[in-house]
Amino acid sequence: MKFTEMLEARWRNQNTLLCVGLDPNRSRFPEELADSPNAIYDFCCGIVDATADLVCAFKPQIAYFASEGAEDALKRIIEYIHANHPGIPVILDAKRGDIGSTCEHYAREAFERFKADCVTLSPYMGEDTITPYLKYEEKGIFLLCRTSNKSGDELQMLDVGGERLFERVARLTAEKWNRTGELGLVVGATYPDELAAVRRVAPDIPLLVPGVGAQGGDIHAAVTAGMDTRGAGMVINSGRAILYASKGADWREAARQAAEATRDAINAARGA
Ligand SMILES: O=c1ccn([C@@H]2O[C@H](COP(=O)(O)O)[C@@H](O)[C@H]2O)c(=O)[nH]1
Repeated sequence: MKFTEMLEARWRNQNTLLCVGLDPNRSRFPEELADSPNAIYDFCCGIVDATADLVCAFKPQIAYFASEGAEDALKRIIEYIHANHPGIPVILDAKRGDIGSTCEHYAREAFERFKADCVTLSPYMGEDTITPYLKYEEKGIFLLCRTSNKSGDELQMLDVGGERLFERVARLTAEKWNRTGELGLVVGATYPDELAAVRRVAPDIPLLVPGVGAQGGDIHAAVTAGMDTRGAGMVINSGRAILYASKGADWREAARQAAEATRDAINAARGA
C-alpha cells in the first residue's frame, strides 16, 4: 500500500492528524524502566500501544537510537508497529541527503533495513539526491522546507529571485520532483505564516508539522494555516510533550491523555 493511501485512511477512518514522535531519551524514562536492558524498546512499544488509536503516524527519530547503539531496537519497534497496529505508517526521521550513489544506501537503510513507510530528507543537494528514494515507488518522503527551529530562517527565508528559498523547495516539490505522488514537506508549526505560504504553493501536498507541544507552536494557528481544502493534509508531530507526560507508574496513561488532548485540539481547530 502506498504511504499516502495509508495516511488518507488514518485521517479518514480514525479522524486524527496527530503523529507521535518516538524520541527515546533514557534520562527522561519512567522510573520503572531505569534498570531494564530493553528500556528503549519497552518504552517505545508502551507509548505505541497507549496511543495507537489516536494517531495517523508514528515518527521515530533515528538519532535517539543511533546515539545509544540501539538500531536493532529501532528495527524491532517498527516491526512491532507493523505487526500489532497494521495500517499505521512509520515515518523514519533521518534527514539523510548526499550524492545519488550514497543515497541509494540511505534509501536501502530506511526502506529495506528498517522497513519504514516514509523518510525525512534534506533537499539541499537537489533532485538527484532524491531520485534513489523514488525507486521505492510506494514509500513516502518528507523534504525539509521551513523547519521549526529559530535559525532555519538564516537560509530558508533568503530571497531567491522573487520567492523565498523554502517557497522554492515547496514549488519544486509540487511541480517537478513529485514523480511518485508520495512527496511531502516538513513545515514547523512555529511559523504559521510560512505554513500558509507553503499551502498556497503546494495545495495538495501532505505536510509534516513538528513544533507543537514542547516547542510551543500554536495548534489552532498551525491547523488553520496548513490544512488542505478537505480539512486534512497534515501530520502534526508531538514528541516530548506526550512521551514524558509522567515519570511515574502512570506513564502510559499520562502519555495517552496528552495525546488525546492534542488530537482533540487539532480536531477542534479543523472543525472535525
Ligand atoms: O523542523 C523540524 C524538523 C524535525 N523536527 C523533529 O521533530 C521532533 C520534535 O519533537 P518535540 O519533542 O515535539 O519537539 C524531533 O524529533 C525533531 O528532531 C523538528 O522538531 N523540527
